[in-house]
Amino acid sequence: MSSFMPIPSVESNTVSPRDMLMLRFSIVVGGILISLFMIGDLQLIPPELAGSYITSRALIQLPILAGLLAFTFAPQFLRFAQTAFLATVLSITYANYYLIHVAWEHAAFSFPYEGTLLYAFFGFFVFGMKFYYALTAMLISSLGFVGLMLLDSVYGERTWMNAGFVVGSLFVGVIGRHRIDRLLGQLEDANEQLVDLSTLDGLTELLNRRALMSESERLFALQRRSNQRLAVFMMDLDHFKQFNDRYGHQEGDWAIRLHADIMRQVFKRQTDILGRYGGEEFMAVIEGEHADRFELLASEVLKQWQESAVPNEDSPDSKVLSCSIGICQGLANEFDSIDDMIRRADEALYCAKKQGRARYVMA
Ligand SMILES: Nc1nc2c(ncn2[C@@H]2O[C@H](COP(=O)(O)OP(=O)(O)OP(=O)(O)O)[C@@H](O)[C@H]2O)c(=O)[nH]1
Repeated sequence: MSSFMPIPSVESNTVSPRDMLMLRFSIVVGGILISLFMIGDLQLIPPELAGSYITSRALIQLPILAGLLAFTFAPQFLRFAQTAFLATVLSITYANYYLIHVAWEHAAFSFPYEGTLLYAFFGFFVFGMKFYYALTAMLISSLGFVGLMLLDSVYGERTWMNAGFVVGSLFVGVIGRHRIDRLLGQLEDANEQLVDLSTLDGLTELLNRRALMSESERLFALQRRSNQRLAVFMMDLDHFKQFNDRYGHQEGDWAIRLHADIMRQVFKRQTDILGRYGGEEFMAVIEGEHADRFELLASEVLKQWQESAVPNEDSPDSKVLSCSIGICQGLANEFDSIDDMIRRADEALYCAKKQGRARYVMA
């Protein structure tokens, strides 16, 4: 019944249009960065490398980013976003390794390794790769880099120092990603708790009055659109003051929780709205095709109380605890508002009390 509201982000697989826009924007920024590198690098690298360089950057890396950008428009994107980020980071990283290799082989030129870190960190922190994906990216990137250094001593004496630096930095990035994931998880838990606190009644864990009213209004509006039938049940424990006075407040709380349990057992459908209206008064708002079913449900609540046989010795009527129920049911268009239905159900409840309690009355 509590509607959990996740924190929107690509990490949590529930994204707002704004998040998607930001993601696409960051992919475009990534593309611009690669293009800017091209302008700078082409001034620095030996001229014979220009062909391989342009192939790697313009014909492999930029199209990979463009592919990711296009994939963000696909309906399955959210399902495969993490895999797509991983594949993107790894493929442009390996395209870069190829460039480092060719530069060394063909021109003995030590092409810089920083791109490896930049691509990985872009994936970890800008795309929002989850920890296990980031770890996979780190391991495969590190292995590739170490393999490349074994193949070519691109950085002379500093080759292994640089390899250590690359692997160490990727490791630090993964740790950072792990911390962020943990914090995001805690934030989502806290958010879930806050939603529960603001919508659930602490004693019964049914909806509190405010959430009950807003959920009921929502269901009423929904039923009204197609003029469907719905019912409001108002329920109140009988002679509860005597019960409280005789057995104490804690036993009273227990009885209130018992009524909540009975409600949950009787009103089982996912769409049923169950709440504590106040004190020892409860409300259920449910949809349904036939009035008979509503009567059946009310009888079931009364039966469960009978079977529970909770003593209420000081009650002037029956010596067991019971409840009275007022029901207002009908096609949604027959009523002005949900408040109108609640008022009628309340009047029916009052009748049930007057007629001797432990019964239901239809408005
Ligand atoms: N233990 C406990 N008692 C509560 C709670 N909320 C309301 N009550 C008690 O419920 C009782 C309600 O009393 P009344 O409104 O006189 O109703 P009643 O005695 O049930 O009489 P009828 O409704 O006419 O059958 C009061 O004694 C309140 O103190 C609660 O959260 N816990």
